[in-house]
Amino acid sequence: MPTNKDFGSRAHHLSQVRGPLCAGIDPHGALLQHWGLDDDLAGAERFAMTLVEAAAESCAFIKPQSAFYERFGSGGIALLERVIAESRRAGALVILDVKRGDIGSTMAAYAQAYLDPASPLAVDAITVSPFLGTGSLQPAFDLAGAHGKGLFVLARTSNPEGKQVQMAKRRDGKSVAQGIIDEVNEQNGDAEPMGSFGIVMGATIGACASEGEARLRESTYGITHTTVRQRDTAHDLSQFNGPILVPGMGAQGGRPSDLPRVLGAATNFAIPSYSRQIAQPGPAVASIRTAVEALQEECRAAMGE
Ligand SMILES: O=c1ccn([C@@H]2O[C@H](COP(=O)(O)O)[C@@H](O)[C@H]2O)c(=O)[nH]1
Repeated sequence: MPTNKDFGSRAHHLSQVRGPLCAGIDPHGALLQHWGLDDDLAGAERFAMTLVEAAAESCAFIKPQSAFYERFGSGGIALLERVIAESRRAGALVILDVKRGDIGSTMAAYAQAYLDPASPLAVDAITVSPFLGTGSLQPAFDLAGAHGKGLFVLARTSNPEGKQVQMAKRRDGKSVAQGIIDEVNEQNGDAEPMGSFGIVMGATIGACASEGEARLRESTYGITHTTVRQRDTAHDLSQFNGPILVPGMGAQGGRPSDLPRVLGAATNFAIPSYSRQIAQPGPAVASIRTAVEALQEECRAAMGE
C-alpha cells in the first residue's frame, strides 16, 4: 500500500508543487572551463555546489551523474555525498544516475550502496540497466520497496546507438524496450497516485538528427519525417503507472514539445531532465535560476499542466 513515504507518492506530490523538471548536476570538463574553472576537484566542487544553490530549493528532482564525480576518485565521491546531502536538505528528491546492472547477488550490493538509508551514498532513486535481464534487478526492486525508494530502468535511451538493441524484436513480437516497460510496470501494480518504479525514455527517440536527415530519409525510403518518428516511437505506455525520466532534453536536441510525442497518454508522468543546458548560463546563480524557471514553465505548458 503506497504511502507518503513511497518514492512514487513523494515524486508525484513534489512535482505538482515545484514542477516536473529535473536538474542534472554533471561537472563536465568543458562546462568547468566555460565557467572559468579548472577541470579538477576544486572546480567540480564550485560548479556542483553552485548548481545545488541555484536549483535544489526550487526543483523537485536533482540528478547527479556519478561518472562525473568518480573521475576525481575518493574526493569526487565525497563531493557526490555532499551534493546528495545538500540537495536533500533543500527538499529535492535526488535521482543518482549510475546505471547499475549486474547478476542478482552483486545487484543486491549495488542496491545496498544507494538505496539503504544507512549508506553514505543513499539517494531517493537510482537509474538501473536491465540488459542482464530485468529479473536480475529484483534485489534492487525489493530493497527500494522496503525503504520507500525508487528505480528508473533504462528502456529507450536518448543515444542513437540504443535503438539497435532496444527496438530489436523478441520472440513474442514485442520490442525489447516494450518488454522492459511492461516488466517494470508489473512491479507498480495499481499503486496510487503512481508506483515508485519508473523507466527512462529519451526525448530524442524517433527524432531525425536534422531536417536534412529527414529529407534524405524521405527521398531514400519514401517515408515521411512523421512516419519515421511514428515507427521509432512505437511504445505502448497507456497502462504505465510510474515516473518516466526523460533525458536528452536541451543539449541533445530534445524539446518540451517532444514530451507528448514520445510519451503520449503517459506525458503526465514525465520528469524532463536537463544537465548541460541548465549549467550553460552559469556561473551566476541568478542566471541559472532564471533559466530553470523558464524551462520549468515550458515543460509544464507542454505537459498541459
Ligand atoms: O538515455 C539516457 C540516460 C541517461 N542520460 C544521462 O542524462 C544526462 C544528460 O545530460 P545533458 O547534458 O542534458 O545531455 C547525462 O547525465 C546522461 O548520462 C542520457 O543522456 N540519456
